[in-house]
Amino acid sequence: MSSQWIQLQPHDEHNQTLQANVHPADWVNPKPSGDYHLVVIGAGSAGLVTAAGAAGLGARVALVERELMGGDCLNVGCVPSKGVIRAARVAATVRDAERYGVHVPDGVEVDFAKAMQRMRRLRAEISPNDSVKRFTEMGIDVFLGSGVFVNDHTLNVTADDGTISELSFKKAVIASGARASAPPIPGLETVSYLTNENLFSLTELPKRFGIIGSGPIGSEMAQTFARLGSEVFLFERGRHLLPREDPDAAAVVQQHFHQDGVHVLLDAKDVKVSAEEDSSIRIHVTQQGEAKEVVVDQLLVAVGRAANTEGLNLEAAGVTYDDSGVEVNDHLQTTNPRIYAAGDICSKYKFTHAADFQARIVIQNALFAIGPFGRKKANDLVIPWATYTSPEVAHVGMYEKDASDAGIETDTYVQHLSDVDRAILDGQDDGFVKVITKKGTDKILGATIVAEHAGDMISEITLAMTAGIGLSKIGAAIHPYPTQAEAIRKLGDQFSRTRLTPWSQRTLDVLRRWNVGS
Ligand SMILES: Cc1cc2nc3c(=O)[nH]c(=O)nc-3n(C[C@H](O)[C@H](O)[C@H](O)COP(=O)(O)OP(=O)(O)OC[C@H]3O[C@@H](n4cnc5c(N)ncnc54)[C@H](O)[C@@H]3O)c2cc1C
Ligand SMILES: NC(=O)c1ccc[n+]([C@@H]2O[C@H](COP(=O)([O-])OP(=O)(O)OC[C@H]3O[C@@H](n4cnc5c(N)ncnc54)[C@H](O)[C@@H]3O)[C@@H](O)[C@H]2O)c1
Repeated sequence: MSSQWIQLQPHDEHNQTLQANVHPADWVNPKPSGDYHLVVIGAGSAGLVTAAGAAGLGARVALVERELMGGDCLNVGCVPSKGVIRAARVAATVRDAERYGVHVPDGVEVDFAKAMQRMRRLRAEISPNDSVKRFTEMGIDVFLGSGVFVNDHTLNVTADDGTISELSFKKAVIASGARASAPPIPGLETVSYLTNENLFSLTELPKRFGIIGSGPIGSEMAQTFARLGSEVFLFERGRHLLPREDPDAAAVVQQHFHQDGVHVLLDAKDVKVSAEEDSSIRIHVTQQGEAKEVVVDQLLVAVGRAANTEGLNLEAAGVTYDDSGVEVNDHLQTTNPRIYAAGDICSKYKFTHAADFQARIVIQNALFAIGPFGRKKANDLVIPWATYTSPEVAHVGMYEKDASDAGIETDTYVQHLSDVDRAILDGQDDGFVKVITKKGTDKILGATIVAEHAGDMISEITLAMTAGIGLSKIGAAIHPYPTQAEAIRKLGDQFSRTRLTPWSQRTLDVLRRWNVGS
């Protein structure tokens, strides 16, 4: 049986395995064992890391999950999306094979149902990591049910069968995450639409697929479904795709979307939807004053996230929150100093790895800091991210605009992949690496990479920023030839060339003449 919220469909062997790992139907909650050192609400990325880390360091921990252990990332987020993206990349490679001199016979087809089945199989294979069994074996008391604060030291958990467990705690962590926001799009309530919660249950490829929102979810899925064979219409109210990203990066991705056949409708205002008689969906928009209509078979709404604050009775615990989530200070403490928060519930960085590292801060601050000693700060984290379109767009640190808003003067170094041998040989030379530094120095403030594997490449720059390594040292590190990551090393060379002043040039001339004459 599926949980009350996310419905895992279809009910095949893979989803049964997943269900048995992350929300076993026959699970009986344990008897609460006295006062917990830490009660963790939510078993997504943030809650799992908090619970495992705290228990591993000797704390008595209860972990509460109302839906599926693993949260969004495992069940309806990172894992299934990247599984399907892989299938779409294979489809695009076969489609483009002719360019590389590889003849593919006519009649090649994508078997969407099989691609989705592969994703479900892999998701189920990964799921033991986040399972009730594994966390129980770590010595954690796992409670499946909805957590509700009764007061500032008690949380009640109501299990699927209505049984209530009363958990008293010394400290608690709210890691209840976020879900697709239900935007005020007129007519949305009249149609049956998809969000990330049911998208990965599809077994049939939509012939015409509408997507509202071109953030990471909308963009990744638009290209994926187009490559798998849907006719995709992507509606974005902003002026470019991925509106939070560097516009130059978005322009490269948009060019690729065009090649993949995605119909991108930017500056799409006043989106409305209505149901057609045959259960298809009509989307109405205004684009630069002109009314447009498109009819689609399925519609994905990906217009942002809403924090899971409802039903927690945060008032009883003295925890302040608003529409964007739970309020925390830099130590990830809520307005009740004994209650912390981590992950999507409190962070503008809604990524699994951000949730993971915030959880580590919470473990330290809640269990091991004494007063101000040993406390860690969330603002010290250097958080990269990547959007897994083709090419990928990865970013870390400041954008040029952030720096200019903060009054920081910068230098910008750009290395286009069209001058990087491996990217040329791979036929993937459309992207670039852009690094911004503090003016006149090699101190890296931020970087954007657009490349087929930008998500992997960004880690070199994240490491440099975390360790205080400047662009000149990156230039001095030997990178194997030919690799796309050489683009990053070349920026080090660019920086070094700026150091070549008339005085240093004259000195070099003197030294050369002394060694080999004029
Ligand atoms: C389609 C999609 C693709 C994504 N791809 C990526 C990616 O490639 N890389 C990346 O880094 N990030 C990605 N993300 C974002 C990533 O999934 C989230 O940032 C991450 O899951 C946040 O973890 P969390 O623990 O804060 O919250 P969640 O994963 O949302 O977990 C919170 C858990 O709390 C539970 N809960 C809520 N309220 C209660 C309650 N009252 N009682 C008990 N339990 C409760 C929920 O059921 C949920 O399981 C993606 C997201 C989506 C939607
Ligand atoms: N690769 C990754 O790491 C990854 C992948 C997917 C999701 N995520 C996480 O999940 C979060 C949520 O993603 P998301 O894409 O839903 O949200 P988002 O907030 O990043 O993007 C939503 C987009 O919808 C547009 N929009 C909003 N209302 C609209 C309307 N009425 N008409 C047209 N366009 C409209 C916005 O301008 C914006 O571009 C991301 O911010 C990210 O943190 C990460």
